[in-house]
Amino acid sequence: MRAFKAPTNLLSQAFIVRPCLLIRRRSSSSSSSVLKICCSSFSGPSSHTFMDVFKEICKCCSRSRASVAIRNEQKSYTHAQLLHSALKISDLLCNNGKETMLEESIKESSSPSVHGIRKAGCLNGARVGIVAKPSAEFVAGLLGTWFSGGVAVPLALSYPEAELYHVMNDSDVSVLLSTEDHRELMENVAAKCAARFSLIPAIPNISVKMSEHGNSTIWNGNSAAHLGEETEDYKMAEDDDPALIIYTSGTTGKPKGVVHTHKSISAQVQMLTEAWGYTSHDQFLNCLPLHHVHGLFNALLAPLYAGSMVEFMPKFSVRGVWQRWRESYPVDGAKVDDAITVFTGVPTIYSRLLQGYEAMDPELQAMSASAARQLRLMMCGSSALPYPILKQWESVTGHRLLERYGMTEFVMALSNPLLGERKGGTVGKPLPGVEVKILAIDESEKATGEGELCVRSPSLFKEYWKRPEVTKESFIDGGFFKTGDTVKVDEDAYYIILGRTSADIMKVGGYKLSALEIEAVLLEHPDVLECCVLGLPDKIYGEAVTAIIVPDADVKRRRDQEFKPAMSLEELQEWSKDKLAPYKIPVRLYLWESLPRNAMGKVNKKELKKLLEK
Ligand SMILES: Nc1ncnc2c1ncn2[C@@H]1O[C@H](COP(=O)(O)OP(=O)(O)OP(=O)(O)O)[C@@H](O)[C@H]1O
Repeated sequence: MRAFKAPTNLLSQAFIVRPCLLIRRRSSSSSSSVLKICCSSFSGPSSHTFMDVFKEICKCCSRSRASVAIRNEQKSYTHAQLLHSALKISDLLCNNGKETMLEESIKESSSPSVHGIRKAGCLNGARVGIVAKPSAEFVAGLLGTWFSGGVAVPLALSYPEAELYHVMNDSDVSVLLSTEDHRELMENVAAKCAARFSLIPAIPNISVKMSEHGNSTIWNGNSAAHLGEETEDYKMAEDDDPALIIYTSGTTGKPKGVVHTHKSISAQVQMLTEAWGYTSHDQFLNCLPLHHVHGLFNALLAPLYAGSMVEFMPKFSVRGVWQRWRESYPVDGAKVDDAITVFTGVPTIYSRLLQGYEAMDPELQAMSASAARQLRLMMCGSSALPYPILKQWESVTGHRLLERYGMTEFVMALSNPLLGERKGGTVGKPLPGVEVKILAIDESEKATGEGELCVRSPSLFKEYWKRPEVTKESFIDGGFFKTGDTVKVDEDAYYIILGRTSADIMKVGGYKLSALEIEAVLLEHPDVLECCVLGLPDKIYGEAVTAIIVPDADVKRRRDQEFKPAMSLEELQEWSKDKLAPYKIPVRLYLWESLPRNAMGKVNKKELKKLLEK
């Protein structure tokens, strides 16, 4: 079945069309008509939280056996399978880990509804920690938490112990959901935090069901549809209720819990779907962690909302990504059924993919580039995309990366356009529904120029968990959130991120300099692989422009043989002379083997400064 082409200005429209359903959107329009394409059970608009929409997708798509929502490790999971597991998890959460009549009810789809057994919304806002690698189990854990009226706290497997306990204790997690592979460790963690441990049951995948049962028993249309209808028994949380706590990266201080509501999640997934044209034809390759907004919203929740398929690659692999694209678009130009169409990553991912590309032989390079060209969309964000990477990526794959700007507190706010000019070095303009202001140093507000970016958006978070004072200080009049990022606006009204005011803006002899601007220039040096610029205390100038450089491996090897450093400060300064104003040229240089990056590829400059100031 072909999808309808969605109107481009959907926020002002009442409807979105998917292959098997058409949902009336939250809109100021008073018209209440709802068109139905093939879903006869969807009876009209109510409040459309992410969960409302997901339930509708399940109800409709469960009738079509081909509705794969998640793929992972060569296994496929339908919407109905996810929903079934989510209800099962909700059952466990609401009944202290004991299974109840859910299975019975599913087997006998004509049996009376299990209404009441799961004590709808039983968790009443309790926090549920979810520790699972990106997988169908993670998704089911999240949905199951929401079906139970809980607040999901995605936790990273990579957290150092201290950070894991900080997040668990700070958010008062009372139940910890995890999978069999982490059971032993997480049972211990839960015990130490006085939380209950609950196991996310393994989710049967399509291939298992098909081979075991042929025409499948549990997943036949009737029981799947029954499942969908059964979700009606769950009184979902109200729009304004907390749904999710995401902890910030901690670039500017100790990680804070950012509370998102069902309403803010819903607003965000609608916004992204519309801005970037996500549809049910899209298949995402997601290799990002799910405890940060990029991987969770841009590459999972919004695609699920749009009816797209999400394939996880839990451990990012350069070779694996190129290979997956080549499999999607074999060299004869054909596109396979499960071809990846959308990819989103952080700048480090693209720079590593380029390194991998350079190491391929010419034949493999040609196949890889040709495959990558055929994806519909490639996006980048979470930190500044160096211009040389943008240019190189474009020359290899033909894709000008769509760069956008976001933050845990409002998810995404500024974006280059899907159609229209994507300007390198900028993050585009406000997404539909987002309003921005610039706060000058004297706290005066302006619409343009340079200063601190403030954002008001339907996707704004509700509060910092248990930090009312910090929450209050983070807003200015009119409900605009102070991002802490310094920005400027160019002649075409595109926004340029100059960086975190507290970490990237240096004050050198009376000048205010952006570390990101200097990094962008240094990265053009042919011998520089990676770099980080920061201001270290200086008695005369206030701060000294300091560059930490990771030299290109070949250059380093060659210079090592000559018993010379890969680069000297004098060489760097000489090269920079006609590219940077004199006061922007680094006066200190460190050569490192690599830069310490977190799960999102970010460098914590505050930590680095502390280290170098010692
Ligand atoms: N395209 C981009 N270009 C430049 N910077 C970006 C871009 N996208 C995001 N950022 C940076 O990432 C920040 C948001 O990331 P996140 O919410 O994880 O916070 P953090 O700064 O890493 O951590 P914390 O809030 O704990 O200090 C933004 O405020 C901005 O500084």
